[in-house]
Formats: sequence, structure tokens, C-alpha cells
Amino acid sequence: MVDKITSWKFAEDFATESEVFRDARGRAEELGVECITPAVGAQLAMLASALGAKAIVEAGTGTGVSGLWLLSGSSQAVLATIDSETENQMIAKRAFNEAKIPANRTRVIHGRAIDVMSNMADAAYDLVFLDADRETLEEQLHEASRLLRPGGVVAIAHALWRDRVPDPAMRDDATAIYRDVLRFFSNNDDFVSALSTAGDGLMLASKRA
Ligand SMILES: C[S@@+](CC[C@H](N)C(=O)[O-])C[C@H]1O[C@@H](n2cnc3c(N)ncnc32)[C@H](O)[C@@H]1O
Repeated sequence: MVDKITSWKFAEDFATESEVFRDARGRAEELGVECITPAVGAQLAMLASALGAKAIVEAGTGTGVSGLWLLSGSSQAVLATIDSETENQMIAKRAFNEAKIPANRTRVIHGRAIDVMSNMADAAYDLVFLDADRETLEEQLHEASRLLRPGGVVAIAHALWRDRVPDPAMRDDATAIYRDVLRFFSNNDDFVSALSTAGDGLMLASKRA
């Protein structure tokens, strides 16, 4: 039997990235910014496509890798992407330019994710991707629920946090935060949810219509 690590790696390599993505990934590495993996990106792009997404929110722009994936899934989507670091935002804008994404398809917003999301409109978004700070993740999740239209999807990166979430012996704060995220969705009739093992884990939940 093929072991799961081999399958995980195969699925990661199955998703391919163009030079623009690889360049943005290289800049992230230089800055010490952790990007989503290609398999996570492919799942986000697929979701954007399946939802026919027109309006997407991203918390945690980084150098633009996840934004490139999100925008690649739906040619009609506008991405509102939030980051608290101006330098990362400048580099992400460069990646969007290099990918020849029209300027009117991105809104790169500076600020704390929770503050910016709190001022966004109810039920106006098809897809919300959370990959910024952990400290306010629970609040971001509540905001995301409010921002999503019925049938919209929230995706949360790092849901298996370094493979620690499944191990009950792991009791550090970060692991506990992601366990709380998973608990929020289990037995939650407001969402249809799925936990993906792509990357560092990706929690996906669709708001029931
Ligand atoms: C893991 S990186 C995002 C990577 C990006 N999603 C990708 O895959 O290409 C997290 C980003 O969140 C930003 N960040 C950290 N705390 C934040 C906060 N409170 N509000 C908004 N952005 C924050 C960091 O500056 C960093 O760029």
C-alpha cells in the first residue's frame, strides 16, 4: 500500500505553478513569509471556479501566491486582500502586475484583518480565505460567516497546524486555536464542511443556503 506521505506529496506535485507564481514564492522565501502550498492553491482556484466567484476576501496577502491562485480560478472575480505589512503588499502588487491581472480586479487593503473585515458588507462575498494572524482567528471566522452569501465558502489555512492538531498530546496555544476552528464547524448546522489534508491542512465550509 502507498503510504499517505507519498500520496500527500504526489497531490502537492500534481498542482503546477507558472513562473509568476514561482517568483512570488521565491520572494516570500526571502522575506520569511510562509505561502500556501500548490495543492492548497489548486483547491482554492477550483472553489473560486465552482462558485463562479465574483467577490473574494483574503486575510493575509503575503507576497501574493494565494491571491494569484484565487484569481486564477475565476476570471470575473475581484479580490479584496488584507495585510498588515506594507512591504508584503508592495511585493504582492508586483506579482499581480506580472500576472497581467487588471488593476480593477484587486483591492490590496492595509490593516489588521479583523478590523478591515469588520467594516465589510454582509452577505456580499462568494469566498473568504483566512491566512493572516491566529490571535483573532475565531473573530475572523465570525466575520467571514457574516460576509459570505448563502452558498459561499470560507477556507482556513493551517487547519492541521504542523500535524499537531490530530495529536491529543499537543496542547500548545496555536494547536488549540486550530482545534477550536475545527470544533466550530463540527455539529454546526449552518455550514457544510470538509477538512482537507492539502498543505498544512485546509478547513473548507460552505454556508448553507
Ligand atoms: C502566512 S502569510 C500569508 C501568505 C499568503 N496567504 C500566501 O499563501 O501567499 C501571513 C500574512 O499575514 C500578515 N498578517 C499577520 N498578521 C496580520 C493581521 N493581524 N492582519 C492582517 N495581516 C496580517 C503577514 O504580514 C503575512 O503577510
